[in-house]
Amino acid sequence: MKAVELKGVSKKFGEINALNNFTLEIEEGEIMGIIGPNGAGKTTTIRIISGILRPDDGEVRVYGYDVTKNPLEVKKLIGYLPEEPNLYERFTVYELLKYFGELYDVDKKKLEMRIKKLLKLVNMEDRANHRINTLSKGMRQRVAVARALIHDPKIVIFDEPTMGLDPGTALTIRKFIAKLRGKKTVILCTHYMEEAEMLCDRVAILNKGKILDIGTPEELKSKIHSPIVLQVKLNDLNVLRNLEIQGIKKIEVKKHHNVEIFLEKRSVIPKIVEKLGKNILSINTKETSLQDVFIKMVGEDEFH
Ligand SMILES: Nc1ncnc2c1ncn2[C@@H]1O[C@H](COP(=O)(O)OP(=O)(O)OP(=O)(O)O)[C@@H](O)[C@H]1O
Repeated sequence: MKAVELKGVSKKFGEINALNNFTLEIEEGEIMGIIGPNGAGKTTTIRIISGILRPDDGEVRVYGYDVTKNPLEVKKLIGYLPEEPNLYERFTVYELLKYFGELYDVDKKKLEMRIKKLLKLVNMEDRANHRINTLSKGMRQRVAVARALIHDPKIVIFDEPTMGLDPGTALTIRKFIAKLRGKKTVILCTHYMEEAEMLCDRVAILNKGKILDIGTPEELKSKIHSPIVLQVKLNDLNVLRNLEIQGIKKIEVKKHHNVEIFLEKRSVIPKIVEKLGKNILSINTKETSLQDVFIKMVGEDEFH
């Protein structure tokens, strides 16, 4: 059985087609990334999956349950971390988790254990009795992650989980998501391409309410033909003057003695290395990233 199935789903807001005959299947245990520019329909998709929004058309199933017909069953199966979690400011961290646990009918004895375990997982044990309004943004986010998991859902949805967090906290959250692989089905909406590449088994690229492409990061990257670029850091840039080798398309000098050499084929690399010799401080090829795929498929958003 699929964890999530959307078939021919459409959603309009007035004249705006937020989702347009949208179809997506998510397998149990996979981390599915959803990427796309602002307004592509990512949040609309996850709100529809979690039953917060009703589609105008189409079918949405979560572990076989029709979301519109069995909203309560579906709510039990899903933990949702919204883009801007709204936490009850005057509650303590413990009170908040207890409140949501009770709301989801978590067994009383299990709930205490679960709160303890989650606080440990998100590294907030020492803040259990602190009020939400005294916490920093990163700490709130960690509490929101714990809240999303309080009822031990099969599916966890993260909408921009690391937005605005310092690099250390962002890494903690990413490592946490990585640990869910295989144990939970995860849907991750993100604007950070490295995050999607690092965490997701598959990625769907969304634009204007439609999926442009879907696949593993490797599959998506292999479809675009990026130039072969050799990145070299040189001791002395003068050595470039006698670098006349067939197969070099162009050379771009960047900051701090870094140089990018665009190649027709990889087989010229040894010749270049031989010519540059002891001047090479570091060398590597520039590999295609998910960001390249995104820009190629969706384009840059230019200011006019
Ligand atoms: N409640 C609403 N009322 C009216 N229009 C809406 C509503 N929610 C979303 N939209 C519109 O639907 C489209 C898709 O929005 P959505 O929030 O799903 O995009 P997104 O991909 O999550 O964008 P972002 O990356 O900016 O968060 C946008 O054009 C948005 O303005």
